[in-house]
Amino acid sequence: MKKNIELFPSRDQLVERAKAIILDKIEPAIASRGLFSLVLAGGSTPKPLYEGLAAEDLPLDKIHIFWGDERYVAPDHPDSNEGMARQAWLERVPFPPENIHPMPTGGNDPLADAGQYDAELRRFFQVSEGEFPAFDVILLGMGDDAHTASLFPQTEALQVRDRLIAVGNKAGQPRLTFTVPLINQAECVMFLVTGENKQPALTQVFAETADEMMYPSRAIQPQGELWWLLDEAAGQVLTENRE
Ligand SMILES: O=C(O)[C@H](O)[C@@H](O)[C@H](O)[C@H](O)COP(=O)(O)O
Repeated sequence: MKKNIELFPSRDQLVERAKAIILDKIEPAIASRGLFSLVLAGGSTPKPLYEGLAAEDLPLDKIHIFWGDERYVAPDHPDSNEGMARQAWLERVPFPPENIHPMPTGGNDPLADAGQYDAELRRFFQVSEGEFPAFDVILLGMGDDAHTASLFPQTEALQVRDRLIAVGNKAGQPRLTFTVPLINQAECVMFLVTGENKQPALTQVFAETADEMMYPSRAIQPQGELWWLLDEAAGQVLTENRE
């Protein structure tokens, strides 16, 4: 794993950097694998990134979009991660519809829908049971409780190691989420973290020892690159600790 931590004075600069890293990876991925697979996150931080990507001239027919987690609501619900990304990016440019791979949330059965997305990913990447596909880039946010994707502290989903997709749980509400081993198989995982309220969680995530079940983002240790892009409000706590 190659780990990079970068701090930015503003969210806009953080977003520019994230965009530049993604843009750099598109052509090489297409040249070696024929496509670029990008996993989107929810939350407020990635939205301007999606708006920025909407303004770029990209080889859309070779880019495939997935989601790392989803609230169990319809895409037109204000809480939908899919809905947010569609409005900010995907509806603004002529993506081939078959390149967009939202998590299914319409079945009234989160476990069955998790299994369906698991199967869709296995089909898409042609991996069999027991294997994990390697996405080119997975974007992640982090909550102030150190959760990432829908891997919340002290939940079962955080312990799943034998599936690609699990049913997460936020205060009793089901979510669909990538599992730890699926995230960790990626070529590149990029955390986008902003806001002062993230400082206590970041301190624990970067501490030498702390409980992974309490601070789920600690479990993210991909085989490829790991980027932590932080604004100063969130990240200053790390520089203070180093001094
Ligand atoms: O689903 C949720 O509970 C949240 O949306 C969450 O997963 C989000 O990604 C992080 O809390 C970071 O959010 P911000 O980017 O808005 O800080």
